[in-house]
Amino acid sequence: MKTYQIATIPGDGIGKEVVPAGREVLAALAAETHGFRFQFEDFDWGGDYYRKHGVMMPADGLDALRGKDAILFGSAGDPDIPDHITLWGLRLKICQGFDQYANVRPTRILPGIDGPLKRCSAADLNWVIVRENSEGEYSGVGGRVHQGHPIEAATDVSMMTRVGVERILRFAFRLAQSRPRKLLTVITKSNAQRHAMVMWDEVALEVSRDFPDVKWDKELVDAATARMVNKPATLDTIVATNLHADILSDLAAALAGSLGIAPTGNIDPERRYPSMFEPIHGSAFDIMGKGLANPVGTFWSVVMLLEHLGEHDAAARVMAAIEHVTADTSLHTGDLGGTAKTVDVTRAVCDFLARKEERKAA
Ligand SMILES: NC(=O)c1ccc[n+]([C@@H]2O[C@H](COP(=O)([O-])OP(=O)(O)OC[C@H]3O[C@@H](n4cnc5c(N)ncnc54)[C@H](O)[C@@H]3O)[C@@H](O)[C@H]2O)c1
Ligand SMILES: O=C(O)C(O)[C@@H](O)C(=O)O
Ligand SMILES: [K+]
Ligand SMILES: [Mn+2]
Repeated sequence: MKTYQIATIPGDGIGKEVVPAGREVLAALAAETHGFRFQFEDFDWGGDYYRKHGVMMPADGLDALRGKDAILFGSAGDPDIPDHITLWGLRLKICQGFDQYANVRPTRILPGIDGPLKRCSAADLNWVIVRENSEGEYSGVGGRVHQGHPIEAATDVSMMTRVGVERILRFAFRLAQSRPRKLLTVITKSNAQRHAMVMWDEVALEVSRDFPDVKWDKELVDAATARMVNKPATLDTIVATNLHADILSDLAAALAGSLGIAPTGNIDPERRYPSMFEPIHGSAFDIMGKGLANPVGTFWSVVMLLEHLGEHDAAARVMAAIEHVTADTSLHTGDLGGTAKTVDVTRAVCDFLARKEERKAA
């Protein structure tokens, strides 16, 4: 029987609540499946590790992950440690260390969820945002001098390379081509950012010639926010820079009902390294440690992890379990206006996976 090696990194805040829940769902799935099983290895990296060792993860941490089939991640972010230390010390170290350059963020309105847009039906909002995940505003290039003096100066330089831009655009065109509507929107800010963003537009035009069956258009990022709200059905696959797509995907998640539902894959499309799956949300300082976190974003990330492993039937079963559970408003957590706790939602998803008849119907 195939055994998948899965690394789990809960990290901080509600990551410590939703990642164990995701692991439970994977275990419940494996118990009902004959084709494969999982071997988990848990890594205690994050804020607590930092307090003990002065780093978010060990210097040779990537070596411990290198042989894994996939990584399930929670969040990097601790109330007592600056956010840039936690983010760069853990999530970005892994994403950039493993060149997981394609960050894929699907959004749709799941059954039973009451989205905030009054003129938007579930059929009108079915997007995948492709976030460039290796460079741009997250290149880490920059510096700060003369700190505390009137002449203090600081820069964060957004670096775009032709290789980096072309590979993410090619990934996005290919993804758009695989979806029924074959529709891609390339989002930039090429009016104000007149160098790198203009290069994006030029490379998009070049790459588009290899995808004659994909309809595509361009939108400036500010206008894109209004289009997401006012004309959601005109969008399908979206590609944008690291920072623009980070912001747009929180908006997308909110328009689909909650930040707590949205999943992501940090993908190395060439499969040189393990890919990493996580909910798009962070540590949620305001609710952490209370059992209130919505685990659905992590469960949907588990679906993406299974798809990445090629376990399409299993992925469809977990997605059916998620949709069965979201359809029942008594299983909604606080972010969705309900009173259910993380454990209630997790138990319901695991119970569904264990019920043979419904599984067959799904
Ligand atoms: N991928 C990551 O590791 C990642 C992602 C985002 C933020 N962060 C970090 O997390 C920390 C907090 O960031 P933030 O406050 O900007 O964003 P956040 O996503 O942690 O929280 C924003 C709001 O959404 C709510 N929320 C988020 N996920 C939820 C869930 N599953 N269920 C219910 N409610 C949920 C929170 O309670 C909060 O009110 C920071 O340190 C930040 O850098 C890390
Ligand atoms: O969406 C995310 O992953 C984040 O908010 C943060 O971790 C980032 O990388 O920007
Ligand atoms: K996360
Ligand atoms: Mn984000």
